[in-house]
Amino acid sequence: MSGQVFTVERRVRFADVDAAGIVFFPRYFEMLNGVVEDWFADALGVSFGELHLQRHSSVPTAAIEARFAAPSRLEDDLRFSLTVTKLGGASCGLRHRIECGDELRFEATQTIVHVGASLKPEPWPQPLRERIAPFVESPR
Ligand SMILES: CC(C)(COP(=O)(O)OP(=O)(O)OC[C@H]1O[C@@H](n2cnc3c(N)ncnc32)[C@H](O)[C@@H]1OP(=O)(O)O)[C@@H](O)C(=O)NCCC(=O)NCCSC(=O)c1ccc(O)cc1
Repeated sequence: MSGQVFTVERRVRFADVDAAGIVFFPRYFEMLNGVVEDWFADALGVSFGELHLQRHSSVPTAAIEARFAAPSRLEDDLRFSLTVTKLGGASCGLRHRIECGDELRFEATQTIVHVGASLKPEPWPQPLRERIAPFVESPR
């Protein structure tokens, strides 16, 4: 896989784990949304605040498929990576991986869709499209 990779590191917090001492599975989805939020702000140049509150746009998830490969525990240092599998007209396919050291903990593919104030799909604005494009995976 080539193309740019967006990475974020995050420690597993007390509020992330359940009574079994491992990350409760919905928490991974909240963490993924945090990664997408950071990607928009830090790499695409539009914070979620600006996107939602000023542009009245948003990027709801249309589909997500996840695999929980190994448990994560309190104070594990997780590394999140995001790449783009496909940049469509209004959609964008994302690939997420979460690793701890060399161990894969979680992976997912997610489709987000750019929508306007009416919550109907709208084509990606050209400046955003240009910022997303470098993250598209190219064939090996
Ligand atoms: C996502 C939708 C707006 C898409 O509208 P539809 O009318 O179904 O889409 P269309 O058929 O016109 O297709 C539009 C594009 O989406 C793609 N699409 C639509 N559905 C799918 C699925 N299931 N898989 C893959 N791609 C899809 C489709 O291929 C089109 O791609 P392009 O050709 O690249 O443009 C609508 O299905 C919807 O509102 N679904 C519910 C969304 C939802 O509630 N998600 C969960 C919570 S949202 C959330 O957490 C959030 C996070 C961050 C935010 O900024 C906002 C919200």
